[in-house]
Amino acid sequence: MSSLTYDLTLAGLSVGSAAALTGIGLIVTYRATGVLNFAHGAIAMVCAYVLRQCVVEWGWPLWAAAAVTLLVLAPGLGVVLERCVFRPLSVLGSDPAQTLVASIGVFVLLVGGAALLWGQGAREDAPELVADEPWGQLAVVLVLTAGVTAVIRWTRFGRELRAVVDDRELAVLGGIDADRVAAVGWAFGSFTAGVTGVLLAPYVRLDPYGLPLLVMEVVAVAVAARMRSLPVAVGVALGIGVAQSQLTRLHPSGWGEPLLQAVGANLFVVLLLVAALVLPGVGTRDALPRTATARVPTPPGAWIVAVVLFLLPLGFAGRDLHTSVQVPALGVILLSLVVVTGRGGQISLGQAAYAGLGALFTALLAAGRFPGLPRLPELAALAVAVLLVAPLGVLTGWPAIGRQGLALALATFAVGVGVSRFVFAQPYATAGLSLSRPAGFDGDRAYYVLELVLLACALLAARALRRGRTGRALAALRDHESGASAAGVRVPSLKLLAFVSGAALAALGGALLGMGLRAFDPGAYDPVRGLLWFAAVVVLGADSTLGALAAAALLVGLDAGTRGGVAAAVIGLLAVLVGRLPAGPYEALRTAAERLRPRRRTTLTPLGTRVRARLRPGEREAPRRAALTGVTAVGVADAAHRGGRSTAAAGRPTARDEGAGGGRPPRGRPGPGRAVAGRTPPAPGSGPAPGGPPGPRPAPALTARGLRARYGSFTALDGVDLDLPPGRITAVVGPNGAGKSTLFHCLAGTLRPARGVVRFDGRDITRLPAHARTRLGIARTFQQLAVFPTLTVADNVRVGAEQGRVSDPGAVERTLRLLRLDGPLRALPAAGLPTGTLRRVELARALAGSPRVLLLDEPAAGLDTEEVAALTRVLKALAADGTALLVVEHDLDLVADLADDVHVMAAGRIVASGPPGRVLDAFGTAAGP
Ligand SMILES: Nc1ncnc2c1ncn2[C@@H]1O[C@H](COP(=O)(O)OP(=O)(O)OP(=O)(O)O)[C@@H](O)[C@H]1O
Repeated sequence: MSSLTYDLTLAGLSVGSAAALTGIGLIVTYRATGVLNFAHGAIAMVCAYVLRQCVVEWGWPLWAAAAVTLLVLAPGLGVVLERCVFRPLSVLGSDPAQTLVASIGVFVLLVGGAALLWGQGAREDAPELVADEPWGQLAVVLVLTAGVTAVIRWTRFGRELRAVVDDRELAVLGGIDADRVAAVGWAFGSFTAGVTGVLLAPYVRLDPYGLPLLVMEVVAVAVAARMRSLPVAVGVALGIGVAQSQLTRLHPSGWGEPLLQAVGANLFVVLLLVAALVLPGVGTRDALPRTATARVPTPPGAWIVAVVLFLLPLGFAGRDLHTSVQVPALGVILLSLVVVTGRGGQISLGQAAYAGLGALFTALLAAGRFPGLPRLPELAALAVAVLLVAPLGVLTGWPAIGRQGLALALATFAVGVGVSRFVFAQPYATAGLSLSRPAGFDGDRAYYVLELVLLACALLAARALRRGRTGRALAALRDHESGASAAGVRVPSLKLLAFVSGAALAALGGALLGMGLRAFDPGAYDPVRGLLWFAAVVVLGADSTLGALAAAALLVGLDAGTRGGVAAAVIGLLAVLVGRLPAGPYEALRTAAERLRPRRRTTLTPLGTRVRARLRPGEREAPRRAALTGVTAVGVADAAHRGGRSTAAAGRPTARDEGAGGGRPPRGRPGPGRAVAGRTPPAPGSGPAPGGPPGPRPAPALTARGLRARYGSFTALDGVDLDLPPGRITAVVGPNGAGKSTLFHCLAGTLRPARGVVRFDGRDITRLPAHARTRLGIARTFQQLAVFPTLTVADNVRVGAEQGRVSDPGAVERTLRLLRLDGPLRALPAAGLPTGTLRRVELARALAGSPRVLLLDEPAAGLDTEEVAALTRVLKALAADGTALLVVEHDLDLVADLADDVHVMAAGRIVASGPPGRVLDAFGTAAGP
């Protein structure tokens, strides 16, 4: 090996060792606590500062300072964070998105605190703990990897750790002290952060912003190892370190030279982009916590106060006015987060990139340096820059389509870091750039007026996005993504819209910020700013435009009057505390959701074992009769709903009731007369229910043929056929794990079967997503609560009416009346309403889109007897009106009372089909009393 290659390899191993240490620390903390510690880099920076303080400022011996820093401070910091920040969160319900916000808060707090204590400038005199050769560092990394792997695999603590990671509640029930496990995880993670910071500080800039970011860039190695495998993380880190080092020898020529060099020098960032954007997302799919995105009610008169406060700087002069110029610009940037995060519920840590691109493009356009475009006056340049940056919103909008929570946080953070490193930090893009203010607005006062005008425009744009149909759809997306999709909201396009609008607003604000400073300063759009802005908007009421303006004033004001870092420290502190604030109505909603976990009143045990059949024909008649009597009233309301079509239907129940077996005659359009088919065809004579008139059945609205679905290698559904004819209620019953929900998901579009076909009116819809099926006329409800808690009851229903098969505003009132949700109830937020009411809200939302097929997953879960009776009446009335209904249900009394056809599932197959009396009684006979 040539000496240059050897030297570069050694240098690469050194960098790779530091990255490997970070990867080990992040993975161990994540595995012990489920938290991706965004504050890891900030802890590294604080430890490096403390070591320097002890050695350089106080003259301590290096070994003593290192021992105190690495063995006391670093683990102590981890334990304090676990004890004071993350443990209370996990006790409160362990919402992973909440812990993500908290860890960003800790990052911002430590960065702000360090800037306050040690100033914002870089220090060049960090003490060198290990000589500038890689062997020592490499040895540390390898010993740590082997040690931690051995502990996790072969010790009791390792088993406890794995148990806590798998299921914390279960582990605690099994006698494991989960808090101790988490505390050890945090202590170890912080220790590795400390070692990383101390090792890196002498060779990179030690400053409050640069070092944490540098450390966080290498989060990529942990993500590439899927937050699991330490050897993979170490291998990737060393490999990338060496490759990055070797690439410095490349000196390509031509137009791509600077870009290639940038890639070579930032290989960890390339890995971060690939790991966060291309590889499947890591972590949970949880959205932002509702407490973090909830709309904070605006106090009366607050807007008047805000207007007066924003006009005040017009009376300022000199430095005060010059500083104030930053506030409206930052306000516009933060408004972009209100749209994306506050209203749309999407984590976006990369808004600083769009703000910076807005400023950069404006400067390039105004200077005539933008490729292919002529030189433009500043205001025109600003407008064109906003238009150019807006479509770049897909950089974060596209990953948001398939990612949520931690995975989305990482993806947007990666985009922020990528743009910063590959665009803002490159001299070819930014050298010699200046950014002037528009002609006529050069003075601070005139420019401030211009900013206020543009801020007002931005506020109107944000208001337009947060109101009406789009605003409701965004709120629905934020509150419950699957529920929104089931209501017909085009979730992917809506996410793109949110991110594109957010990018445009951020670009406008960023350009205004740059013009205010009369320069393009890459540091003003650093990814650390992205984290700070995100935290500021979240803590001051993410879905509040006024909150964004207050945050802008706070961030500028706090840093202007005192030492830099105060704003970050204050925002960080608030972000750390945000998850511990009372959750108000959302807590009530969570309680309601808990209550909604299905209470199994009657459960079929696996076939071949004892089955409790609780059905006696005589017993079935009483509730049936009562329910059918009630149908008349509902049918009248339904008739109004359907424009009188069901007048005849309203009378039918009485006729049905006279039938000896309580069976229902076929309703809806006459069809070719194929029997409702399960895997086992109905036995002769099982066609029309006893007592019902014989004759052809209507053509099924929804059919499934040969459905097979898998979870990994496990086949959950195998060759299932099902027909849902109009005007009939079809029930699917079976023991737990039989595959009922999987079948339901295949029909609703939330799971794509591996084989088989789903048809709606003969059209193949197997590949259609859930929202597209809703728009065709297939509505669904959920086994667990899927309402939009921040919207009122009426708005919940309105989302269904606006996004469903037929956009019919009149459907809202009719459906509210039908389900007795009119009156004062309609104006109440869904959060905190009782379970039975929420079930009706969800059903009303599904009905408001005028569906032709209604899929109900355990509709009676969590309801009391009266509520079940009322639900039964409504469902029968709907069927009488021609809707095809599928009910997946454990309550056999309800199934017997409600269904026309019953299919029994076991082990992923339909094993029996027919009318409820015959099928369910047959089980009773087979199983004995
Ligand atoms: N996401 C998943 N990943 C892996 N296996 C799954 C998943 N969802 C369901 N399964 C498995 O598939 C089988 C069928 O599950 P499914 O939820 O469809 O049954 P079910 O009849 O609806 O049960 P339950 O009445 O308890 O809801 C079960 O063995 C279940 O453990």
